[in-house]
Amino acid sequence: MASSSAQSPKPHHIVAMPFPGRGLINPLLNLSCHLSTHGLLVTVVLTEEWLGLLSTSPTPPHPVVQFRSIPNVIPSEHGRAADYNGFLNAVNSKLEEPFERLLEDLDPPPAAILADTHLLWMVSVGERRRLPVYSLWTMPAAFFSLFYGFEDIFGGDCTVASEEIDKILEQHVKGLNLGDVSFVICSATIKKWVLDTLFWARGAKGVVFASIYELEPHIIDSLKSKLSCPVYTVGPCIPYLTLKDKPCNSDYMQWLDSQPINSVLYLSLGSFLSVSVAQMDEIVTGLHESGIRFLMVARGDTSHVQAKMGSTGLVVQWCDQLKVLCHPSIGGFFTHCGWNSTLECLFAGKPMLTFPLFLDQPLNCKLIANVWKVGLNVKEEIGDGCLVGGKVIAKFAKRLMDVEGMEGKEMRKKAVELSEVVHRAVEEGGSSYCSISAFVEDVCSSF
Ligand SMILES: O=c1ccn([C@@H]2O[C@H](COP(=O)(O)OP(=O)(O)O[C@H]3O[C@H](CO)[C@@H](O)[C@H](O)[C@H]3O)[C@@H](O)[C@H]2O)c(=O)[nH]1
Repeated sequence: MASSSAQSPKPHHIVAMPFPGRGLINPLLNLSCHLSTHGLLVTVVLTEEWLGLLSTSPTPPHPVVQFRSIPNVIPSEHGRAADYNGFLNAVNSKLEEPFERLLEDLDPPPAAILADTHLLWMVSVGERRRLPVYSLWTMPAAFFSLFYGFEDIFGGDCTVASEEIDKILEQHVKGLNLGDVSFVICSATIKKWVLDTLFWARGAKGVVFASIYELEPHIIDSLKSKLSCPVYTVGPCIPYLTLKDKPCNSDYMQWLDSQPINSVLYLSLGSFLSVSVAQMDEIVTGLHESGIRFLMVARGDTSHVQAKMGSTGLVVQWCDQLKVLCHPSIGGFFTHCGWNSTLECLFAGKPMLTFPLFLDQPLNCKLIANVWKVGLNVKEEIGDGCLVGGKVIAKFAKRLMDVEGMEGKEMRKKAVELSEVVHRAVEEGGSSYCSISAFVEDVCSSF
């Protein structure tokens, strides 16, 4: 008798590769899980270092996807921020060859590639291997759109007058100004990287946004008319599929269980860059002064932070962030506005205190505070690049966590409404659900 595996047809296979950084790997992994549940076989390719980091992580990826690794041909994750330009150069020049070699070994052979938009060389690999390449953008569509229209907004070499630019930026995202994008346009390397990225995205079979149509409808409609390929909005690419399966027995979850509802401010400033020691001191002093309970993620030696904040706060090196944000004791999120953190908080329906650091984060902050109105911008009065003092931090923390005040109530109401929008998008028939189905259909039709 033939075995059941011999009878069943081989599943459609897609090979996926993220940009090597936590905030870009997580969404690709989460999307891969969704693609698997929609019937695709997904192989995720990582460097050996990242495969090791994920398998020993407190929140390892869901086992529905399969992994393959390539050698550690790029600088280590530990310390990549110290020479970011060198890191980008290595990603651009060293990963292509081992990835292409690995493609030859995959069985069944893949019918398509899903790659982070920042892997500039992937479209050439696709052309050589006659494989369609789908480009995954893990930041908001508004950031893509801003730099996709770079020439229109900034002129060829940033010659447009700054007041003119501010006007155009304001139309793009309410309150966005030149200062919010200066990190990109003032660094020749970063600017080139972003523009090259979007240039290569033009060669993709489709662009997949880790966003939700309802969050950025005008931007996405406009991109659909500008891009000559299909556009998919599949977000939030966060681990909501496994949210209920995970155990809650960690110390911080037990600590949260013992706190009153809506009383704890959760603080995390992302997985990559962080603030200076002086700024972290001001944040801890401010939170301590505010008297608000808080749970803080801080890397490295945290003993001085723990000592300074007394008994109102708890410091952890890492936590299951989505689970934490969904805990009823959490009343707000002090965030650097990474796109994953932003979407996780919207999913959880909590308001945010925004403290953007670089790249898309200032734009995300404007979406949170000005467009969706589910947060307060801590840097609103001080501006970027300056030390934000403890008193300012304390004032904002109290405003955000004041659940009885008009402002706090209004933000909470909006946050709950947006959370419903996000939940609806991923339900059967919702915008992201349908977009994932359309993407899978498109991939299957390439066979
Ligand atoms: O204790 C922690 C801290 C973080 N996370 C997770 O780490 C990820 C962090 O991602 P994100 O919030 O997007 O921050 P970054 O790691 O800084 O993300 C980079 O990538 C994002 C997506 O491209 C960009 O929006 C950011 O600007 C860029 O810094 C999220 O999934 C979090 O859930 C945890 O699970 N536990």
